[in-house]
Amino acid sequence: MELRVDVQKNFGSFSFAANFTASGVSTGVFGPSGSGKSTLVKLIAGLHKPDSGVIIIDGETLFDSSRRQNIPVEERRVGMVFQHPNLFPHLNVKRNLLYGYRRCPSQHRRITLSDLVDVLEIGHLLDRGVNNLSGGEKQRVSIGRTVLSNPRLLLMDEPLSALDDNLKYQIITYLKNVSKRFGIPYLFISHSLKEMRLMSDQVLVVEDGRIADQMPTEQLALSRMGQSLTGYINILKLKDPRLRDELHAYPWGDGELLIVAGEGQPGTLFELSSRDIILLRRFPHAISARNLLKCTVVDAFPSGHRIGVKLDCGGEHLVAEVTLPAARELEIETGRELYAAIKASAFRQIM
Ligand SMILES: Nc1ncnc2c1ncn2[C@@H]1O[C@H](COP(=O)(O)OP(=O)(O)OP(=O)(O)O)[C@@H](O)[C@H]1O
Repeated sequence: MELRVDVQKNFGSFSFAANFTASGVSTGVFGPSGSGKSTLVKLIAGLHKPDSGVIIIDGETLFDSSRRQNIPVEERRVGMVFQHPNLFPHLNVKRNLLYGYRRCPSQHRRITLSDLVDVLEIGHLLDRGVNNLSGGEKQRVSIGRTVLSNPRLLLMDEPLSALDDNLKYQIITYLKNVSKRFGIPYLFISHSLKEMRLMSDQVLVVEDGRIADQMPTEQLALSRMGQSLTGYINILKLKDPRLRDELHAYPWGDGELLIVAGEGQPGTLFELSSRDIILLRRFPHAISARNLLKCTVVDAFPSGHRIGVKLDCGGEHLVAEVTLPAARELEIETGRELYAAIKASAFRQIM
């Protein structure tokens, strides 16, 4: 997918301008509250009309002020998923789902109800009224209704914000599965960097009604490490743990990680803050941290008043962060061999 946007829009005291080209499957739209993220999405969907500019998806013009071209919302084939499911209360689940399908012109109908029901695991809900569904079920049905309208692009405006952490990560899995299975690219809006990293490869950074930056999501996370209250979050995919000394031992790199949390489901994701990694020059005589990993510095970079340290630990990578005096004492430089000490309780299970 290639999305070309060059638009301007004024709302009295707030003016918005965006000029970018996004390609690929997953693009994040990241920025603080009020910066203009939803405005961007509404302009692309056709819910707001730009004062001037162009919006082109895969060579097809949706809006061009110079040619007075403005394709109506329902013909843009751009689907939206919002924070709240907004299901039709008088229709059951199946009828809610088919609402989008019936509105899609027959030549574009390639995703069927049964395909969709499998991916979202909502087959058992089809005859239910929507008022007695759980929050997560409602959001799955809402995603399904949008996907059945067979969009060429999905715009997701904070679809996870109203969900608690557990549900959030379940819905992330469904959103990604739907995009992958049906080949639908998406723009994912959030002000959460963690959600951004789980959902997008590249990101548009929105600030004060402007696209301030466009970069890989990973680069954004590294650049924000110093200002973030939680540091840089290392995301680790671990599986096949063994029980050892009442801890879970997960194979990792050329060794293993000992972790307190985790039920041992396959494909489990864990997070570890860069601030929970202690770096040492020498192997300590005794230490309470259960993980003591030999590693090599592959990069060091400034972030705020701190130094980020990228480490290679037996073929796997971690990012730690230290203060400037600590970096000097440790003589941090590329190629330096160090030990990383991590408590077994420092890992937090994401899903
Ligand atoms: N129809 C409108 N009329 C007037 N002002 C508007 C309109 N729509 C948006 N705005 C203003 O545009 C600015 C950006 O709003 P927008 O909803 O795009 O921000 P956002 O980044 O999505 O914020 P949040 O993360 O809180 O949802 C706000 O100051 C808002 O009040």
